[in-house]
Order: sequence, then structure tokens, then C-alpha cells
Amino acid sequence: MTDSTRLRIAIQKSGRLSKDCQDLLKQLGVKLELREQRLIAHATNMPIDVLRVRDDDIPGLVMDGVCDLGIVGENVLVEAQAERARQSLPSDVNKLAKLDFGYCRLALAWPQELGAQSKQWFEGKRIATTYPEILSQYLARENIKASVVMLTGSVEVAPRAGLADAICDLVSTGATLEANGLMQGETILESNACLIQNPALQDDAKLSLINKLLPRLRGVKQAKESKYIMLHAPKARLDEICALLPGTGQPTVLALAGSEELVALHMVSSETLFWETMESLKTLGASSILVMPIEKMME
Ligand SMILES: Nc1ncnc2c1ncn2[C@@H]1O[C@H](COP(=O)(O)OP(=O)(O)OP(=O)(O)O)[C@@H](O)[C@H]1O
Ligand SMILES: O=P(O)(O)OC[C@H]1O[C@H](OP(=O)(O)OP(=O)(O)O)[C@H](O)[C@@H]1O
Ligand SMILES: [Mg+2]
Repeated sequence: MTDSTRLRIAIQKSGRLSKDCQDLLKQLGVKLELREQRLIAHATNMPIDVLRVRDDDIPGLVMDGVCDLGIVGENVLVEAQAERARQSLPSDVNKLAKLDFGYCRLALAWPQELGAQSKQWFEGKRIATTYPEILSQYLARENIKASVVMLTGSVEVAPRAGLADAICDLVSTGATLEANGLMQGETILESNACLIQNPALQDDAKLSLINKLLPRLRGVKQAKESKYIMLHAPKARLDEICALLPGTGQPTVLALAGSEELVALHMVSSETLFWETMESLKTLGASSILVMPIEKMME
């Protein structure tokens, strides 16, 4: 029996988003005992239950209020919203955050041997996809009359199998398209994993728990984008050195024992192109440069 007073979060059970979702919950301080066979995991330190389901089911579970929160790819969310709106089912969610994993794009592709094609080529063709709503909306927008062949997986084999002339599927590195002799065309949708909430949620205790988790989520994101930097710098070039390291707050400048010209500088920086920056710092006279990852941050 599940307890309806506990915040319910739906995540993908096994697939591309599962590990990132589990890691994120851990970084947010949610302690879970995940057992492979269990579809519900109870947090041991917060009133949170995690439901582990197929990703396609996540938007509906959140829209119907079965779960309060969900983590799902925007591709699946947009498709479910269009399908449910057409069936007059609840299709609203509050998008609380775009997450920094699950990046992919939904794109058109066709057999490589046909070479480059314009949009007009799709007229009268059969296009295989797992995203019939998004594809149909695109075709209507572009005024292309083509038929949509719905497949739940292995879409890339459809042209070779004679099921379709072209496909509309997810692409990340492009390796799957290449392996299947397909050429990538226009991107219809760019997608990331996102955190969604049931818009009708009114339970004060659950809302305040969400309001506690959201700053932590921002802290995790900010920590990933930041580095802690320690270096020795000539006093005379301190301003130039700091200018190379955009960051939060003021740097800490400490005296170095036995040195008149050098100081130690510690700071948090959002600079990411680190090898290039370190080389520029060296030419300004910096030495003993250490760059360290930050696990959590709260300003
Ligand atoms: N190659 C990729 N790189 C990054 N993210 C991806 C990639 N392919 C898919 N995704 C994202 O991850 C989500 C889950 O992908 P996955 O392939 O695990 O789904 P699935 O096979 O439909 O899983 P399920 O069994 O849960 O229905 C996709 O909806 C998309 O948002
Ligand atoms: O451009 P790429 O980096 O090759 O990634 C694209 C592939 O990744 C996803 O499938 P996944 O590998 O998750 O397998 P699935 O289709 O069995 O879910 C997607 O459906 C594509 O087939
Ligand atoms: Mg799925």
C-alpha cells in the first residue's frame, strides 16, 4: 500500500534516463533503496516515493495526478500532450526545470543513397516514427501531405525493411543513423530531460517539499558549471588574472609566506574552457594552478 501523503516522483525504470535520474535524486539528498525488481522505491530520509515506469507513461501519470512530479524527455512530453489534448484528457503540466541530461533531437532522415533532398521530396511519402503527433503537426505546418507509419521501436530499419520511405526519430551522436545508411535532415524538436509537476497539486506539505528540492536542484546545476580554483599570482597582475576567471563573489587573496611579490588566490569560477584559460593565466605569471570540481553549492 502506498501512502498518498508522500511526494510521488515518476522516473524511467530502465533506459537512457534511468541512471541520470537516480544520480540526480541522490545529489538532491534523497536516499533511496533501489532494488531491481521493485517498481516503487521509498526514500528513507524524506516523505518521497519513486515510481519506476516506462518513460511513455510518465506524462500521463503526472497529468492525471497519480504522481506529483516526473522526469521525462521533452520529446515524450510534447507527444503525450498533443495526443491527450486530442482525446480531451488532462494535458497540462508545470515544467519546473530543464535538466542537463537526455539531450537529443527529433529529426527526419532518409536513405543515404538518395542524397540531399528538399522538403518537397516528402510529399506523398511514408514516414516511420514513434512520434506521430509531433510529426503530423510538423507536416501540417509545412503543408506536406505524407503518411505517418507508427512504430514503437527500431524505427531506423523501416526504410530497409520496405515499411517506409523515410523516418522521423531521435538522434544524438548520429551513429545509429549512420549504421543504418540514413542521412539526417531537418530537426523537428530539440529535447532535454525535464522535471514536471502536476499543476493541480495543492497539498501544502508536498509543495513545501518541492520548494526545498528546487534550490538544491539549482545548486547541483550551478556546482556542475563551476570550479574551485587555487593559484599563486603576482600581486601586480591580480586584476588581469581575476578578469580571466568570471565567477561568483569576490576572490580570496592570501599572503604567501616568504614572498613579497606573490599572493595565493582562491575563487569559484564558471570558466569552462580550462586548458586555454590555464595557459593564459600562466602567461600572466600565475603558477601552482589547481582546478577542482565542486560537489554542491548554495549562495
Ligand atoms: N541517443 C540518445 N541520447 C540522449 N538521450 C536520448 C537518446 N535517445 C533517447 N534519449 C532520451 O531518453 C529518453 C528515453 O530513451 P530510451 O531509449 O531509454 O526510451 P525507451 O526505449 O522508450 O524506454 P522505455 O522502455 O522506458 O519506454 C528518450 O525519450 C529521450 O528523451
Ligand atoms: O544518434 P545516436 O547517438 O546513435 O542515438 C540515437 C538512438 O538512441 C535512441 O535509441 P536507444 O539507443 O536508446 O535504444 P532504443 O531505441 O532501443 O530505446 C534513439 O531511439 C536512437 O535509435
Ligand atoms: Mg518509451
